[in-house]
Amino acid sequence: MTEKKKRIVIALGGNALGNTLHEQMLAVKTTAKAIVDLIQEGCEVIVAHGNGPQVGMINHAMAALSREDPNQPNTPLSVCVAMSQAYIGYDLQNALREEMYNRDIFDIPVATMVTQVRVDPEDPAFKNPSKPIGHFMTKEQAEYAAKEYGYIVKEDAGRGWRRVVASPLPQEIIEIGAIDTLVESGQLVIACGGGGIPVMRHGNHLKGASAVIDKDFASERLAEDLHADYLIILTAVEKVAIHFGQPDEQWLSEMTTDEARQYMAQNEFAPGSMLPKVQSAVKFAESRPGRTALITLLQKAKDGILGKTGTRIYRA
Ligand SMILES: Nc1ncnc2c1ncn2[C@@H]1O[C@H](COP(=O)(O)OP(=O)(O)O)[C@@H](O)[C@H]1O
Ligand SMILES: NC(=O)OP(=O)(O)O
Repeated sequence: MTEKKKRIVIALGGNALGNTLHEQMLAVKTTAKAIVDLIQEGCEVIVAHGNGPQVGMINHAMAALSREDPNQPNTPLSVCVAMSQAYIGYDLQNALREEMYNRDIFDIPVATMVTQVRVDPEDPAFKNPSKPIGHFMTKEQAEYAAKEYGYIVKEDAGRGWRRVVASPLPQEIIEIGAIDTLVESGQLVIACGGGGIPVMRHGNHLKGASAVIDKDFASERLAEDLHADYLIILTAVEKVAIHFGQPDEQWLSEMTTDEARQYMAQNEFAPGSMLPKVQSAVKFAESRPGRTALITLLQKAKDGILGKTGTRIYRA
């Protein structure tokens, strides 16, 4: 009897995609290698990804267009998320296809699903923009952007200034049925890009929301809905640390969900960066017995799934 494949939802972070068109084209090649490694390990993979730099860039470019042309109304953020899904999906699906062909894997089609995710119009996040998008700025550049474009700007975890937008929690993946059908038929699916296009339900109509959903939370929702065994969050650090950046920094190979909750209560994880990853990992690990989440470095995905590195989050 053949062993059932492990189903894995991967959440790709910023370093998997880069910050510019050129960086993205190069970064997706490394990203594709890490993903195809997992496929060769016998895993069934579904890919979700972020879009912070890209959606900021697209929205800013569209705003410049509408300033130049009075007939061109400003492009809603939801439409910019849709554009970012197509742009990133295009690069990622080509890189994945090419990497599989290079390894003589010809029987796994790749598909990018334009994915909408329902949010709650009453979500308090709409009143408290917190999701960093676009490029990093100096304080002076941020002040200029706030004055000139009306952007809300914030300092991002000691790394510089960024524009922030509302980031409501994902309530429902609208295209989950279509994604499930593609996955069940053996396709490699890219879905929930940029956290999904945020929409609000008005009867049968789905209305775009001015927001960017956190891809870690959307990936968790996707992993639960697809009955995945693993949620793997690939980012720029090999492990999660406590006392991060302090002299007594301690890298963790594993955490029970209870330990993770305790660390969260002690503010060990920065909001907007590591905190949503740990929150998503805990939610997934507690959603059904036997489910495990892993947070690790993109290039270490294979070692992570083999239990050699990363931070494993599980329910004791
Ligand atoms: N406790 C922590 N342990 C490890 N990394 C942390 C911690 N707190 C904050 N970080 C930072 O969070 C970053 C990952 O968040 P972020 O850059 O937003 O991820 P991504 O863009 O990959 O989704 C790490 O590269 C690290 O700089
Ligand atoms: N949508 C989102 O979470 O993007 P980043 O991962 O780039 O922040």
